[in-house]
Amino acid sequence: MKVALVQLDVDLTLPVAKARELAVAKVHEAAEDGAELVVLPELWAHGAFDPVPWPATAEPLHGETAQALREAAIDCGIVLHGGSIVERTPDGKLYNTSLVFDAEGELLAGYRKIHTFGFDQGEAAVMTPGEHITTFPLRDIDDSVLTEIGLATCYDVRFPELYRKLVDAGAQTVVQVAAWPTRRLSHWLTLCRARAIENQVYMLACACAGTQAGLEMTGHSLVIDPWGEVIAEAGAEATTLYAEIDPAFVPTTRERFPVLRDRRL
Ligand SMILES: NC(=O)CCC(=O)C(=O)O
Repeated sequence: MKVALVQLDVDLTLPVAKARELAVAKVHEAAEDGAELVVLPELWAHGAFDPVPWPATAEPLHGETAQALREAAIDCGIVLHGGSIVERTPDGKLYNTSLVFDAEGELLAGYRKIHTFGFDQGEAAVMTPGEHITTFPLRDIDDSVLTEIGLATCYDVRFPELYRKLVDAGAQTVVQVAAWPTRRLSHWLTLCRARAIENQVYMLACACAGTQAGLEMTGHSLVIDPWGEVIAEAGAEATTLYAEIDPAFVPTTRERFPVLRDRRL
């Protein structure tokens, strides 16, 4: 299965509508290049790492960004993980919410980031934490399940118990979206790899590029296999990272090296 991680350059000076247009064009490009699953990064339409524009650019769950993503998934005939949006609920709460659409435009999954970032950028002060883990089956055209996907967002990667819960719920692949600063690049690379190794999952980790509120975003989107091998890695610049993944490699790895079976706790 060919996957594409669209490492967007998140530009805070762009109006949301323009950012949407650019992101959708990149999704079309990835689909034309044969990707069946396309992933965008965290909060790409909302200034990514900078909380200042979030309240003003927040959207309802079925707002314009969600609609544009849905149409892109239909037009391209792909499964689209649209990265995350700032979701405003009817009672005024803000969530960092990921949306996944299938090729018919159905909402396959939604995930509200559970671990909002408490360190000095203020996400935790603005966003309400999600409360539910999310997994969903990614199906082939004959309706058979290709892989069970679990969702996670950025700071979540520091909390291994979330990934174990995803695995207990059946996840074989984790799609991780992020806006991660360059100054903690080594953490990003190490944590993504650790989550893949300890859970024997594919990690599809799509991060932002560019500079946000004076902070350089690290890029370095990653595709890591269930043995922990990095099979594709982007640099710091905006790009689309492609990789072929083999969903059958997850059960094979788990059978040959049965770490999950050997758990005691
Ligand atoms: N957007 C985020 O959650 C940033 C997380 C981060 O920079 C870190 O964990 O370090």
